[in-house]
Amino acid sequence: MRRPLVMGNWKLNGSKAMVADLIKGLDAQLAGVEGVDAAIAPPVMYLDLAEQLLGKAESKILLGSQNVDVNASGAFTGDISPEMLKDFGATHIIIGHSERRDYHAESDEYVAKKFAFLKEHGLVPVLCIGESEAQNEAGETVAVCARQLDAVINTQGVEALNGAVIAYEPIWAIGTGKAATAEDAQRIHAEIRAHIAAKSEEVAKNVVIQYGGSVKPENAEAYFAQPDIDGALVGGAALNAESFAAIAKAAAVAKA
Ligand SMILES: O=C(CO)COP(=O)(O)O
Repeated sequence: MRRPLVMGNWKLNGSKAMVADLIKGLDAQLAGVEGVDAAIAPPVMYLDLAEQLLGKAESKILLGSQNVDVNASGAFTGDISPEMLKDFGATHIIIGHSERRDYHAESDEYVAKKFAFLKEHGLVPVLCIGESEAQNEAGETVAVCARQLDAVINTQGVEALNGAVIAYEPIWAIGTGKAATAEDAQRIHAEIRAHIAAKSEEVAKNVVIQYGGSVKPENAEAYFAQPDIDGALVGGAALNAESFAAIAKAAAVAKA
């Protein structure tokens, strides 16, 4: 069985005080919650603090990050390497988020390179894929997701997806409150899994596919009731301990 993963992408939000408050709240809310992995991806500036706080609390919460670059060391001003992320206890690394694809012109090939680099360093890529509103309206959703996945599959083999996480995030649903219906999301998740199954049924059966885009405590249960939705990548609602924990708990209950 696939273990559900609910991950908070804090994006460009936070301060030392906020990180401390949120982690304290999350630890209290998630104590005793079994059957789900909960992960947080604070801004990279706060990984050190987050690692210390989680360590002190002997927390079960997994630590992640929002991005990685593609060089190990050297003259690459501003870059962050996988080993640096590992040094601070981050294990689950988001790549290919639509905000990076859009605002930083990250191509499918570049994201695939990050994917390979993370695997090489023993980290878990959380690979974001998903279509824009225009692509959705043009009926291109599945083709876009397949193309984004194929950038990895065609260069690294389908087995590269073993142990990785896929996050299906329709761009029009991110931060808009206009979430995909659970049924629509399920249909796309099933298509994504089928696309992988065409290469390997085993890999498809085991890969965790999260839904992301305006996931809230109010709609979480409906997503997790779907057979191919294995968790969520949460933005706005991850900035509040109570709402993030409610989403994680909904996953634990639905997938028990
Ligand atoms: O982009 C997201 C997570 O990566 C989703 O953000 P929201 O939950 O704020 O819509």
